[in-house]
Amino acid sequence: MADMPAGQQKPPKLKPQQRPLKRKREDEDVDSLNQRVQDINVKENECDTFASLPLSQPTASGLEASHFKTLTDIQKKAVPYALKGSDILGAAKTGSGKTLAFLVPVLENLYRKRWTELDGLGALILSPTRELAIQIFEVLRKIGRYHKFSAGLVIGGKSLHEERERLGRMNILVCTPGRMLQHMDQTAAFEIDNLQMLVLDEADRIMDMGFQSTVDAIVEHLPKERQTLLFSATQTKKVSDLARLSLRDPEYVSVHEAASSATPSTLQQNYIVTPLPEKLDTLWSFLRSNLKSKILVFLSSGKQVRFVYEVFRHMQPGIPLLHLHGRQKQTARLDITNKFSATKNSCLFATDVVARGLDFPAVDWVIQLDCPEDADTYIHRVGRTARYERDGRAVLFLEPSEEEGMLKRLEQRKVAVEKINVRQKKQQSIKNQLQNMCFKDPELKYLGQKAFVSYVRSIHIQKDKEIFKLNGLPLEEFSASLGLPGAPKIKFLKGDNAKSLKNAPRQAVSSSEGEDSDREAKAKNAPKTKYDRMFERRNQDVFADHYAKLITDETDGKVNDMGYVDGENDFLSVKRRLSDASSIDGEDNDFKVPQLPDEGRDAKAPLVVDSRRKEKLLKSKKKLLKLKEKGKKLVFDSEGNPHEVYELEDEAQFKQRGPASSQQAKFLAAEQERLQTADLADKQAARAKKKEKREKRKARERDAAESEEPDEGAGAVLLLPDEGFEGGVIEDADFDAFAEGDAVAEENVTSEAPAKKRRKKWFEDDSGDETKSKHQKRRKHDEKVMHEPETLEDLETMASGLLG
Ligand SMILES: Nc1ncnc2c1ncn2[C@@H]1O[C@H](COP(=O)(O)OP(=O)(O)OP(=O)(O)O)[C@@H](O)[C@H]1O
Repeated sequence: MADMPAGQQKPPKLKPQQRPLKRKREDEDVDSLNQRVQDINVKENECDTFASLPLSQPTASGLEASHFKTLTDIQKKAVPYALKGSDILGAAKTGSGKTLAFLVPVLENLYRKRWTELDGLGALILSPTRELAIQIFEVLRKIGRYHKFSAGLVIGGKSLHEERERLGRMNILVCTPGRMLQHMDQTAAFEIDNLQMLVLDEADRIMDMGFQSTVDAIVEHLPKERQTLLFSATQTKKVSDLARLSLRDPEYVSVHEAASSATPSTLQQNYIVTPLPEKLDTLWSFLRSNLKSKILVFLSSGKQVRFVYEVFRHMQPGIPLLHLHGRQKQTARLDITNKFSATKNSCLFATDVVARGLDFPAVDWVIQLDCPEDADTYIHRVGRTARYERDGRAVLFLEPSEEEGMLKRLEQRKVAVEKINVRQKKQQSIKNQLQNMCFKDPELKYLGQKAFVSYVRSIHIQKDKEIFKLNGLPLEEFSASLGLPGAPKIKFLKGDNAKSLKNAPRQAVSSSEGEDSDREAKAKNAPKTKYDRMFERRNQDVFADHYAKLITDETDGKVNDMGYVDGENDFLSVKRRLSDASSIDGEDNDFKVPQLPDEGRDAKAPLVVDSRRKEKLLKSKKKLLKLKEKGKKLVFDSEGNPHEVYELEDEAQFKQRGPASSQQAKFLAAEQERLQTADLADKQAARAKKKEKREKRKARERDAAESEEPDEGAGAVLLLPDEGFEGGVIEDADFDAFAEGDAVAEENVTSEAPAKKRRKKWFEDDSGDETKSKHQKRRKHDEKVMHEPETLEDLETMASGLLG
C-alpha cells in the first residue's frame, strides 16, 4: 500500500492562542462552501472552469498545479450533482475525463465534512484492474497534494500484514475488489462503518459476472447510508445493479447518449477481413510498415500474447516490442506500462487487462488481432487511442466467419467501422520462418501449442455464437501458420461463460464433456512424416516436463513455470498421449520405486512413470540412490559393538550424579578450562610459526642481496623497485618478484631485449603475473629436485623426475 503524503506545503507553526482562531476561520470557510454548493443549480449549471466551481482551496490549488483548468463535458455535468451528495450513474466516451469527475467530489465532500485521520475510511474507490487502480491513485496524488487526507492503494502484490498495518489510518482507498474483500474479511482493525462514498470506476465491468460475488460481499460490509458513484464509458442503467448497490434515486449523467457514435469523433475505425491462418502474416506486415508508431495490439489470452511476442521478438521487426498480461508479476506489469507510456514508438501486445481506463499517452494505433467478446469490449479497447481530443486509429481483424455477427453488434452500439483491405504487395508470409523457429526451439513450439489451445478455447467459451463459430474455423491451417507441425489435440470441457472465466481465471471449472473433436480422430489416422516423428520426439522432452506440471496443477492449482495457472480451471486441456513408459507404472512393474525424487513433491507419493525422463530415472543407479533411505552413522566401541553417534544416557545414572543445574555448571567450568588451555597452546604455536616465517624471509632477503651484486643484467631489473612495484605491492609480491627477477636475469643473459622493457610488460598485465608466478614456482620446484644427488635414492628420484 502506498501512502499519499499529507499536504505538501507545510503551514507555519501556530501559537496555542492562534489555534481557536484558525479553527473558527476554517469553520466559516467550510460553511460558506457548503452554502455555495447548496446554491448550485444543477440543471442550469454554467461552470466551465474549475475556478468557477465551489471548491476548497486545497483542491483548487491541486487542480491548478496539475494544469486542469476547463471542465470536460462529463465533469461539467457530474461534478455539481456529486458535490451535492447525489448518487450518480456516469457515462461518457473513453478518454473524456471521468476520473476527475469522481475524484474532485471525493476530495471535496470529505473536506466539507472536515474529515480527519481519526474519522477513518471516508471514501473507497474500486477499479477492476491493478493498473487502473495505480493510475487513479496517481491522479489523486496529483490533485490532492494540498489536502491533509491520507490515501492508500490496495492492489495486492505486498503482504497482507504490511498493508493491514496502515489500512486503519487511511481516509481514501483506491483498490481492486479481490484484495479489498480479503482485508475486510481478515483485518480486524479495519473500520468501514463510517464510509461516506463508494466509487466504482468501470462500473459495468465491476458489476459483471466475474466480480459479482466479490462486490456483493464488499457491499455487505459497507454502511447503507453513503453516496455511490458509478462511472464507465459503457454504463448501463441495469436495475439489478442499482439494487445490488442500494443506490438512492441515482442521477443518470450521460453526456454522449445523443451522439451519433459511442466512440470519440477523433478516432478513425476500420476493419479487415483476414482468414485465421493469415492473421500473423498481416500483423507482421503491418508492424513492418509502421515502425515509427506507438501500437497497442489486443489478443484474447495471455498465452497468445506470449507466443506472438516471443516469435516476433526473435524475428526482430525493427520496432521495440513489449507484452503485458495478467499472469505477469506485478512489478513487471508496472514496468511495462511505464515503458509503454514513456515510449514514442513501440508495440505492446496485451490482453484485455489494459483494455479499460488506461491512459497511455499518444497511442497511434489500436489493433484488435482477436475479435473482442462484445461491442463494449471493442469500445474500451479502441478507447486507448484518440483520448482527450487527440487523433487515433483502430483496426479490427475479423475472421470471415466473424464479420457479419460482429458488424451487427457494433452497429447496435452505434459504432461505425469501415472495411479496408490489406495491400497484397506489402503482405509478407512468415509461416516458414515460424515453422523453422518452432522446429529448432521446442520451447517456442510449446508456447505455440498453448497459444493455439487457448485461442480455440477462447472461441469455444464465447457466449455470442452469432459471432464466434468454432466449427467453421480452419484450425489445421491455423496451427501451421503458428509454425506447429499439427494442431494440438484438445479436449473440450464444459464450464462457465467467457466473461466469468476471464474475470476469475483461477476459479475452478468443473465437469467434463469428454467430447474429443473430429480432428483428433482424423489426426490419429493420418500418415506421419519423418518430420512429424521428429517433432513428436522432441515433443516428449518438452511436454513431459510441462505435462507433469499440468497434471500437478490440476490437483493443486499451482502456477506452473511459465507463469500460468493451468489446472482444473482449464476449459480445454491438451490430451496427453500415454508414452510407452506408462506401462512401467503399476503393480506389475519390476522397478520398485516407492518414492518420488526430490522435485518438491510429497516424498511418500508413488512414482508415476509417465515420461521418458522418469523412465530414465529408473535406469540410473545414482539417481535411484537418492530415493533410498539414508544410512545411519555408527561408532564402534573397543569390543566392536556398534553405537549411534549420540546416545541418550540412562536417566537414573544421570540423576545419581546430582541435580541437572549443578551438572551443567560443572560441565561449563570444565569446558572453559579446556578452552583456556587449548587457547594458550594455540597462541604459542602461532607465535612460533610467525617467528619461523620471519627468519625464513630474512634469510631470503640476505641471499637476494648477495646475488644482486655480481650480476649486472639481473640488477637492471631488481634494483629499480620504485619503478616496477608501483603502488606498494611489494609485501605480497616480494617472493615472486625476486624469483621473476632471477628468471628475467637468466633471459637477459641470452636475449638481447632490454631488461627495462621486459620488466614493464610484467607489470602491465595482471593476468600475466599469475602465469608467470606459476612458471616461477615450477622452476623453483625444478630447482629443488635438480640439486646434486648424494645417494642412490637421490639419483633414482632425479631420474624418475626427468622421465616424468
Ligand atoms: N479537465 C481536463 N482538462 C484537461 N485534460 C483533462 C481533463 N480531464 C481529463 N483530462 C485528461 O484526459 C485524459 C483522459 O482522462 P480519463 O482517463 O479520466 O478518461 P476516462 O473518461 O476515464 O477514460 P476511460 O473511459 O478510458 O477510462 C487524461 O489524460 C486526463 O489527464
